[in-house]
Amino acid sequence: MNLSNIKRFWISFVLAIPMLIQMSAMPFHWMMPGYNWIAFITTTIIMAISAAPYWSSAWAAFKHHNANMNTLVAVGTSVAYFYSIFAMFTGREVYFESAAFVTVFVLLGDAMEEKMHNNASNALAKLIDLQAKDAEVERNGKFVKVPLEQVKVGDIIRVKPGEKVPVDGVIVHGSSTLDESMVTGESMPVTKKKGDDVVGSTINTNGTFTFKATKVGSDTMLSQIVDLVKKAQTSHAPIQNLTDKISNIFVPAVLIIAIITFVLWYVFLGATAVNAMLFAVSVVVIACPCALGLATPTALMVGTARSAKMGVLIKNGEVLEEVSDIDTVVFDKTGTITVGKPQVTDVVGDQNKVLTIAASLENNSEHPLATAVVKKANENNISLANVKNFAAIEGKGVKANYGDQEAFVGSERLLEDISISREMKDQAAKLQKEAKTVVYVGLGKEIIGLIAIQDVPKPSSKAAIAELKKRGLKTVMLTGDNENVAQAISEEIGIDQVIAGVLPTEKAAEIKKLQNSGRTVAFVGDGINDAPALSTANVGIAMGSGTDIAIESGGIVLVQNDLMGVVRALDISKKTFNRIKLNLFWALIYNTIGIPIAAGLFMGLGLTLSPELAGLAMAFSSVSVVTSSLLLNKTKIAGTTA
Ligand SMILES: Nc1ncnc2c1ncn2[C@@H]1O[C@H](COP(=O)(O)OP(=O)(O)OP(=O)(O)O)[C@@H](O)[C@H]1O
Ligand SMILES: [Cu+]
Repeated sequence: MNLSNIKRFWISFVLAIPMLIQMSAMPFHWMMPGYNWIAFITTTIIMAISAAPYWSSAWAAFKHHNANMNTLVAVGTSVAYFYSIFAMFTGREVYFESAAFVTVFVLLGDAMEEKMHNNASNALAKLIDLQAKDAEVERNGKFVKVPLEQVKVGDIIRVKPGEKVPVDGVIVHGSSTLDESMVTGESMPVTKKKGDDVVGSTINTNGTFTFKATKVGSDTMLSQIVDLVKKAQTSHAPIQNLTDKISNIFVPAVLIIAIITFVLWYVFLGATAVNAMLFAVSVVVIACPCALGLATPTALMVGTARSAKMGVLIKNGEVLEEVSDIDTVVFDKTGTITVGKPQVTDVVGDQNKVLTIAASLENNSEHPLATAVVKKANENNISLANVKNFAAIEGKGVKANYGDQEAFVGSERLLEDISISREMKDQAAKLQKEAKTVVYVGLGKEIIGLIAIQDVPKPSSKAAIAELKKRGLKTVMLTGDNENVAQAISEEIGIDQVIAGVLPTEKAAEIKKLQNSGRTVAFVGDGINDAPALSTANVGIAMGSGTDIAIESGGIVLVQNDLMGVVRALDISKKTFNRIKLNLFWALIYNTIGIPIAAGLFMGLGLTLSPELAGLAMAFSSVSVVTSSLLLNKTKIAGTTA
């Protein structure tokens, strides 16, 4: 029968009510007329509707010479049920309620998990509901309202105050303040102007602007977030293997203990066969480790959803475990610690000549430093020349033929056989100590000048580093830039160690070195050219840039381009993992304490467990596990208000 666990639970619960009444009336020596028949019929229906799935799962496992937790449910309920039928027709006392209540209680745990699952999916569905239903799109020079599905990439869309941004895009006209909290978790509204990214489903507060759609449908950031969370929630955490292992040993062990219990009581301790059987059934029921199966998935479900709300996307359960062992956090410099929008601050030498040559070359490069140089030249109204044979030397600089001479712009490492004057060197060092990146500009065999370029740290970088250090983590900056500059920036924000002058291709190797020296490393990068380092690190944390969060490498993706996200990511991951461990404790503690009691070991003290009480205790362990997972929503996480 294809009923949900929740329905099964309610049906069984209602059917079990007469037995509940009879049990409560026991002390008053009242007997419900026709009780045996009522109990027989209701329990039979409960067995057919609710216990049968456990029986068939146990049978399937048995055929493969396996035993799972359903084996325990099946053995416990079927023994009580079939014995009661035999007892009924031979005029003995029946124990239908044991079979019925154990089933109801096992189902309670399963129904709770199902409910939680539904809530989690509903929460995700609600996220999608946040989307606007239509958009004001420019068609033939006029703005017209069209349904969301008809919006295409490249459309120009107008957004008025109070409206939702329909899809992802870039502002082409106007500016406004947007509430992005639903996507990034950031409660402060953000001001956006021409050229800035806007995210679908965020709310425009005051201004009117038009933007060009860059992502629609399932490509939008929101859709990607929902996808990632869905995947994470159903992912496997390695700690689950432990759960499976425990079940594999536990179940057969329990069955053996149950048999020993029966034999001891019946043969050696003089109990009646019925009482010995009830002890054995209680053992089987209390030992049922169904809460164990709930420990990991429920915590994962709550933890990943909660973190998504704070703009931290955890890709799978595996990451959570790795995070707990992290002792070192390595950061990329440009765009991660710094804003990533460098500005030219000083030009040494003949300003016009230096900028003309440098910008003419850099005009062919995509490097952030190149962008800064070209921008400066444009501001100074310098016209650029065409260059020939342009070549970018990764991590070093650029070269090209300028007129009939070879020209270059780049770091000291690019210069090779060209000597730098003492004066030039001193000037470069002085600028570098001011946290400015210095590039040399050369023509032929001569260096004609220097350009100093500054990229300032993000406002939150310093505070984030302090938070990480407070957690006992070592912080490291990894950069292709010069040692002096790297030192200056790291001092400014309090980073412990600097690894400078590293070529882009060597970054992963540097991570490996740290790991070989015994460190467990998280690497934080922008996810675009840091892929090898992200995947080499024990935990890769990729910073989302703009609306792109579909970053393959890296177990964690931060929606916001802000280092505080790293602190949040580490905190929520650790809390979720610790919750899983706590859950495992809750799941096992009842069984462990309960087995000897159920076996009648404390009979002398008047402490025994009937099968239905054993069922209740077992259900309680499921309930505490689910509750404990739900409480993850309430724990405090640094840097969040929730
Ligand atoms: N297009 C370029 N123009 C001028 N200099 C360049 C260029 N590309 C690289 N360089 C020089 O090579 C150095 C290393 O560049 P790389 O791209 O590896 O790192 P970065 O951008 O400085 O910093 P990070 O490693 O933190 O991202 C730069 O600091 C610069 O001196
Ligand atoms: Cu159970």
